[in-house]
Parts: sequence; C-alpha cells; structure tokens
Amino acid sequence: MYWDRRVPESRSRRALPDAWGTVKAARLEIERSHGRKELPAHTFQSSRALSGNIRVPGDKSISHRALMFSALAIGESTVEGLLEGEDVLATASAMRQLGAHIERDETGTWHVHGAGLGSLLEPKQALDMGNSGTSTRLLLGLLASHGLSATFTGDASLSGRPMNRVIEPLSQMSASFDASRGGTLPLMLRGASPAVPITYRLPVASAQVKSAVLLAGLNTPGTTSVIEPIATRDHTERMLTGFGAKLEIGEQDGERLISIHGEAELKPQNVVVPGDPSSAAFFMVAALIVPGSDITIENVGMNDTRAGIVRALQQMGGSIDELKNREVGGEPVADLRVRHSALKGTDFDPAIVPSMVDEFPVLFVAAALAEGTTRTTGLEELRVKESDRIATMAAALTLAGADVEEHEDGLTIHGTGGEPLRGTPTGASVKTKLDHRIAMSMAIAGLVSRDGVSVDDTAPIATSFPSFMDLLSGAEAQ
Ligand SMILES: O=C(O)C1=C[C@@H](OP(=O)(O)O)[C@@H](O)[C@H](O)C1
Ligand SMILES: C=C(OP(=O)(O)O)C(=O)O
Repeated sequence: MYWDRRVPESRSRRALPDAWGTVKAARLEIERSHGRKELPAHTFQSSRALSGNIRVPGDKSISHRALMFSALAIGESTVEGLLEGEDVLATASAMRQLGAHIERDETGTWHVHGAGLGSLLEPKQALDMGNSGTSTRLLLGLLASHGLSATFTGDASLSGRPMNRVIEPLSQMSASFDASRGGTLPLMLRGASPAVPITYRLPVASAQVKSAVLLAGLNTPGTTSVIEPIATRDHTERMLTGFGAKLEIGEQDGERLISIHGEAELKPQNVVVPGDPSSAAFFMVAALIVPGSDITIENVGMNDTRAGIVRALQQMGGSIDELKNREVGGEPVADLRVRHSALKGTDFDPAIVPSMVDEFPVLFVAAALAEGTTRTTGLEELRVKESDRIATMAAALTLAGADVEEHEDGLTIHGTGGEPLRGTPTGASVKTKLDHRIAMSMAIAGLVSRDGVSVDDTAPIATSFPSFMDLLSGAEAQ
C-alpha cells in the first residue's frame, strides 16, 4: 500500500486512529471487489419498435446538491423527484453522518432537517462514497472549510479516480489531505477553520472541481472565486442562489467568473428535481435506432449546460421535438418526442463536450448505427470517469461487431447505415468495469443487433438509473 504523505503519517494516525483502521479495511474490500465472482450478466436482444410516454428518474447532479444544500440550511427542506440511485443514496448517508436528519415519506418526498453551515458534525466512521465522483469531490469541498476530519472511501472504480484536481485548490484554502498514492481514495481530509479564500482558475472543464471550490467558499470568510474558461453545468450556482447564498456571476477576459461571499446563512427550500437528461439520453438513442419507434420522454431537464446530447443527435439527423417547454425547480424542462430516424455520421466540435460529457458512450452507439463516419475529439476527460470510457466503449463496440478506431482523445466510428450490429460472439460479453453508463449504452446497442449483446455486469446501472430495465421492457411491450 502506498500513500502520498501530504500530511505527516504520524499526525494523521494520531488524529484518526479509528478512521485509519477503516481505511485499511476499505482497501481490502476494494481488492476483493476487483475479483467479484457472480455478476448479474444480461443479454440484450433485438427489439421491436419502442412506443409510449415514459418518465426517467430525477437528475443526479441536482439530487446530490439538493441533499447537500438542504443539510446546510437551518430548518426543514423538502425534495420532490429525488433520484433514488446508489450515488445519491451515498450522499444522503454521508449527510446523515454529518448531522442532518433525512427521511423519505410514503409519497416519495424527502425531508431534510439541516444541521446548518459551520455546524456539521465530525463523522464517526469513514464516509463511503460508493461509485460516486460527484459525492466525493463536492463533499471534500464542503468539509474543507469545516474544522473537522473525515475519511473518504469508495469502490474499486472510484478508488482509481483522480482527486488531486480538488486536493490542489482546497489545500490552497488551507485544508490538508492524506491520500493514497497518485491522489486517490481512500483519503483523509482535515478541514481548515477558518479557511482562506482564493481565486482559482479551473485547469480542467469540471463542474465537480468548480463546485468543490465554491462549496469550500461557502463557509470561508471573504470572497472565493472560480474562473471557468469553458462553461460547465451550472446547477451549483443556480441552486446555491436559490438557497440564499450570495453569488456573483460575471465575465473576465471572456471567461466566466463566479464569486461566492462566505459565511452565508442558507434558507430551507422546497426543491423539485427535473428528469435527468443523462438518463433520457439512453431512450433518445434507443428510439432513434430501433425502426418504427416513436416515444415521448416527459419532464427532461434542458439546461443549456447539460442538453448537448439533444443538439448532437439532431445534428446527426435525429427527429427530436421539444414539446411544452417550461420551468421546473428553476431549471428549463421539456417533453421530448423522439422518432426512429436515418442517422448520419457527423464530425463533432469539441466545444460541445462539457454540455454532454456523460452522454458520449451512448452517442457512440448512435454513431455505430449511423450512415458514414462519426469523429469525436476533445474527450480526454472520459478517460477518468467510472471507467476509461474511450477504451471501454471502443472494446465493447468492437466486440459487438462495430467498426471503431480509438484515439487519445476520442473515437472514430464507421457506422452500419442502420443495419443491425452482429452482436457479441457466443460465450463473450462486454466488460462494463463498474461503469453504469457503459452497461446501459451497450444494452441499447443490443436492441439493434443480430445475436444480442451480452453485458457482463448490470448491477452498476443502479448507481444512476435503478428503473432502467423496467422502463426499457415497458417501452418495448407497448
Ligand atoms: O457536477 C456534477 O454533478 C457532475 C459533473 C461531471 O463531472 P466532471 O466535473 O468531473 O466533469 C459529470 O461527469 C458527473 O456525472 C456529474
Ligand atoms: C461521471 C459520472 O458520475 P460521477 O463523476 O459522479 O461518478 C456519471 O454519472 O457518468
């Protein structure tokens, strides 16, 4: 076991003897989970036309933030439409450990009694972040300006993901860290009280890093600023403003400048979470590629910083109509009518990447069935998601019979022009590598395949979309 000793080891162990034991236990658990024996494999077969109206679960990004911000407000907040996926449940459980009271009533509304900004409790046990990068990076930010220590653990996938991108700015704000070698989980954080405000220019286009710094700024005296050269999803800014924090959003030399005034008092809110465009994307692509399909996906979040996939699929010739544009919980929302279409291979401008960063795996499936060649570039960030999504999708689509070339920063895919993919060979299955988006993307590929697509492990789907299999069979049956 190797540790990057940013905080002298003796200091961390003295401060957190129990947590250190938990870290070691978590490490063993991670090693065991690499060798899990029985995985819920599934073969997805060619489908008849999809039809009917469906609703996908609540937005994952907004759900995490709704729980976190409610936990910082004094009094009761409610959250309707919360995504009850494993990632969000990891956030709920962490916020409970930090002192919030969180419960779900029989109608499905969540009630959060906040502990208050600056009044979070030191967690007695390690915070288990499961598979969730968002929970981890946002909570590291939040706790960085609270005078407490906490240990963060996660599954094998999360334990391979880079945390230095938040450790660096949060260390500048005076928090200290003891992370595994290379800046990964398990790690220990010691928050600073008071923390020091900074102005931080994002070296990567990441809403998680932006949010980590802004959340640290929330309990820091003075003004903390983030400069964002490339705009990323803005749910943190919108929602913190809604909860009563003081934010200013402007421009500096053509870049976005977001400033937060610290030591604010957050007021409880009633949050309504719109449907997740990232989950809707699987059904958009399914309806576009399965002949005869015509579905309406209701209540889909259409925030410009998130809805790149709709524009990308329309650019490929996909028939997607936005109906009943409206606002839900301060976010633009629409119903999307999606009909089977002859898709065309397209060269995508890398500028679209931040607005659909999680949707590329399923876009690759659309490209594999399109007429002609699709080229994507600027996707380096996909290599540090739940899996290396460039390599994992290249291997998965190739196994299913698609014609794919892998590059450092993207894929070039020569489509079949609507002809079904061959499917996975007998006895072989796609490796999903604990990545929900790979499992669901390849499930959709199976719907237009001759021999079906076998996926080695469907369990990760529950991290973001627990009702995926039921909704898919429902849409096939209508
Ligand atoms: O802020 C968020 O809620 C998220 C930001 C994105 O991550 P990065 O900030 O690492 O790009 C995205 O991939 C993730 O699913 C959710
Ligand atoms: C990258 C994702 O999530 P996270 O970073 O929260 O694990 C995702 O949901 O595709």
